[in-house]
Amino acid sequence: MFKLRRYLRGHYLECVLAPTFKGLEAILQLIAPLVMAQIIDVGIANRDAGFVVSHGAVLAAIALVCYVVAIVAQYYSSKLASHFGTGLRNDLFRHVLSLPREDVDALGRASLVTRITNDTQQAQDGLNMFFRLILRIPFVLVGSVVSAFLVDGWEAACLLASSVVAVGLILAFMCVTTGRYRKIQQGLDEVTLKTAENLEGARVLRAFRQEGAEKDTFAQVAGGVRDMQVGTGDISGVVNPLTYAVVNFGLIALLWVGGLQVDVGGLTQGQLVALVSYVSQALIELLKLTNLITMLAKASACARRINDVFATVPSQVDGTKEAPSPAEGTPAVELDDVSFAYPGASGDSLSHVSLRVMPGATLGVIGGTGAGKSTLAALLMRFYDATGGTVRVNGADVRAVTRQSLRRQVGIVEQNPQLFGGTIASNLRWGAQDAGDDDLMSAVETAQAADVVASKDEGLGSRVEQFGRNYSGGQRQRLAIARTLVRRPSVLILDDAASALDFATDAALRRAIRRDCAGTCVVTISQRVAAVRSCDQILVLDGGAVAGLGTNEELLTGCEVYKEICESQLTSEEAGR
Ligand SMILES: Nc1ncnc2c1ncn2[C@@H]1O[C@H](COP(=O)(O)OP(=O)(O)OP(=O)(O)O)[C@@H](O)[C@H]1O
Repeated sequence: MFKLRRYLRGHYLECVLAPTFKGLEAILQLIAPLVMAQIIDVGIANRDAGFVVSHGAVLAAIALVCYVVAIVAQYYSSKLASHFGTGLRNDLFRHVLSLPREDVDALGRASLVTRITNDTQQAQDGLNMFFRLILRIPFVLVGSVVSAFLVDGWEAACLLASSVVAVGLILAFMCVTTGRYRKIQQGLDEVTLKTAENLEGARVLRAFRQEGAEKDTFAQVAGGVRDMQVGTGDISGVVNPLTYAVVNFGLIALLWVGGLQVDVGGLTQGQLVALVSYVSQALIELLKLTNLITMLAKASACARRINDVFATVPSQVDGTKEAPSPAEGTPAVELDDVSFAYPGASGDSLSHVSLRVMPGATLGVIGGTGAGKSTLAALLMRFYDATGGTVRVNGADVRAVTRQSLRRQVGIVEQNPQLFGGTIASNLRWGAQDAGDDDLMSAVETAQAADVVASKDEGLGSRVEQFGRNYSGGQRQRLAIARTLVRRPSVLILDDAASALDFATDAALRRAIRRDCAGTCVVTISQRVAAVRSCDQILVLDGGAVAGLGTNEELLTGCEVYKEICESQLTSEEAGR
């Protein structure tokens, strides 16, 4: 938690004011029993109504001031905690976005969601409680003992002994529970993962009638978290009664010794009432200490998980240069003996791939499932770094240029593109914020999405629900293609981007892209021969290796894998065309 202190910067005044006001409240609470003792020993003993009323008024005033002071303290600590939480959450989110895919994969997507949402909230709540109670608890505890010593030494010893035992118990409780809270948060990661998986795949679940099995798996995961929480709750449940018991034993001893003292005249009745009041205050503070320790144990477990994310140094170092624009004579895309293995994978997903595609030329990439087609696209976008060889875009090594400028040059549309909550226009402007409606419509027409926009009442201003769920798969794909076209990238990668389109629309899309994106290097990744056979070059991948590279005609005569793919999809007449 201490490592996160940077998020208190700019709010040091609140760091001082919140505990100071809480301390003030504690001092006033310590004075109250002394006033009460005076009322009993002087006012009631002497039947002095004026004394009782005037001191009663003092008690009421103390209560009122306590109330105001407590509200002020609460205000400052809440303000401080929300500032801390907001800064922490924003920074964590930004850091996660800056991590390359392999680091995100290693940390786990579901775990990152829990860390950005739940863990930051726990840290914020812990901090709020800390600033409210950090001065108050020791003030009241030490103050009660000291005040009790001022009244009577023996009685104070009873209070001190019971407080020390109770604090010892609470600290032991903290040691036991901190590790458990970390495990609970890890369990919550799994619950988040299962929830996301089931919500995203709800239709598939129903189609395969897997609801029952998934409910059981979910119940098992949630049950595991519940068991851990109940186990930890059992420990917490023991601490409060134990604290009560210890302090109440102290109270019994105090009343017993105090009663004897009153009998022999060593202590007045008012003093005994004041002492009992101090014990009660100490008890309440000890219970608050238990709660504080519980929250701090949770907060520190969460803070450690948050710090683990901050400590993840991106495995990619961003380049420093601006990605160049296309230049005549320089390949727009160049792979020089490129190989790649996913972290932890036993073999290469791509091995020794070399090719060059000039600006304005087209490349088709074809191969069976798992052949490495999407991996090639990911390397061009620098989602991952090649483990061997060099990937160049417009002549520059992708590792030497900033990722941001690279992604301005290279645009990708993936098979399952995501739309975001907003309007069609707001989604399309992800491509270029300053694009006018005419630019958007021109991209929409190239992407064969004009009918999608026209089918909605408000055209470009039509609503897009979260994840674009009010659009069909094919509509989403076309809007996503339009979004990338708005950016006007010099290299356009369509990674199975038209898989949900019917053949006629797919063909119209390819014609429109050829017509409207004349200077753009287009890389079309597809399982369909029809989608790639008119490309200037076709790369055939097989198990990550190059099985062939050439035109449709060259491959039909020289590449067995390509021939087999063609034969499985086209008639011999179609293949030769
Ligand atoms: N994130 C990942 N971690 C580990 N291995 C992966 C990962 N993504 C893909 N792979 C593996 O890399 C290989 C190539 O995958 P890739 O997605 O590039 O294939 P593809 O040709 O695009 O397949 P498809 O046509 O089915 O989409 C596969 O064997 C796959 O299992």
